[in-house]
Amino acid sequence: MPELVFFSGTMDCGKSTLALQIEHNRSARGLQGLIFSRNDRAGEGRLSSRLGLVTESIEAGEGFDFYAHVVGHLSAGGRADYVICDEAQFLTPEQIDQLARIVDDLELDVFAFGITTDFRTKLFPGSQRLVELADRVEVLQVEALCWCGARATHNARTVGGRMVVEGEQVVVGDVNQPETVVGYEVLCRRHHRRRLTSAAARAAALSPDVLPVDPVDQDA
Ligand SMILES: Nc1ncnc2c1ncn2[C@@H]1O[C@H](COP(=O)(O)OP(=O)(O)O)[C@@H](O)[C@H]1O
Ligand SMILES: Cc1cn([C@H]2C[C@H](O)[C@@H](COP(=O)(O)O)O2)c(=O)[nH]c1=O
Repeated sequence: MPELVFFSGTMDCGKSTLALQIEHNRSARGLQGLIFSRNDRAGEGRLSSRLGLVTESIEAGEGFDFYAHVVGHLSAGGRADYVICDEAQFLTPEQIDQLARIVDDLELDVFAFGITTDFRTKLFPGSQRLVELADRVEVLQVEALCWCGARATHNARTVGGRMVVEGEQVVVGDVNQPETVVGYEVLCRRHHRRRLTSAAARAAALSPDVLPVDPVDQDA
């Protein structure tokens, strides 16, 4: 049975790498996929991984109709055995419905990749719809880690090096950026709640106020 699978995780956990591996393994066996992405950091019409791999993709902008595109492709004599869609968090709920229809009516596997929540820990509308509709939600096995060593489950946005919790939902960007640009850092929930990024934790560790001497302990 064809499936709609949502591969989900934080930023920088290997989603695009997995998308490229699925594409590689299937095309190596003679299958042909349609590859879509939206707002990839490498630019329009690209699906890129931090490991340096990149492939061409069809840019799925806001008004793009996935179902109509695939039907048009097949009607024109094109072949499609499966569909890959990266940065699926940026898609509209209607576009996710179109992906589900590709699975049900055209009987193609659809593999969607994306982060679930934004920098405020709120669901992206596209990811919400994927959680609602997907046959399977797969959390990636290679865990991204918070600076404390715990599993990273949340995405933080930094502006001028400081974590922010207000702003536009969509700002294309990357982890490990200089303080001068908007950046992202993956954190465990505990440190996301406390707004404690690695830089803030380093600063706190250097501050004399961090470990106040407890007078009770001193007397003990
Ligand atoms: N220099 C490196 N050596 C080994 N692995 C790396 C290196 N740089 C990045 N990675 C791996 O690539 C992952 C990011 O992959 P990517 O597909 O770009 O993530 P995502 O699409 O989830 O944001 C990192 O979590 C890490 O496992
Ligand atoms: C948390 C968060 C992220 N984004 C953007 C930043 C990146 O361009 C992508 C995620 O890409 P990745 O391949 O998973 O690293 O999403 C955003 O626009 N808003 C956010 O809140």
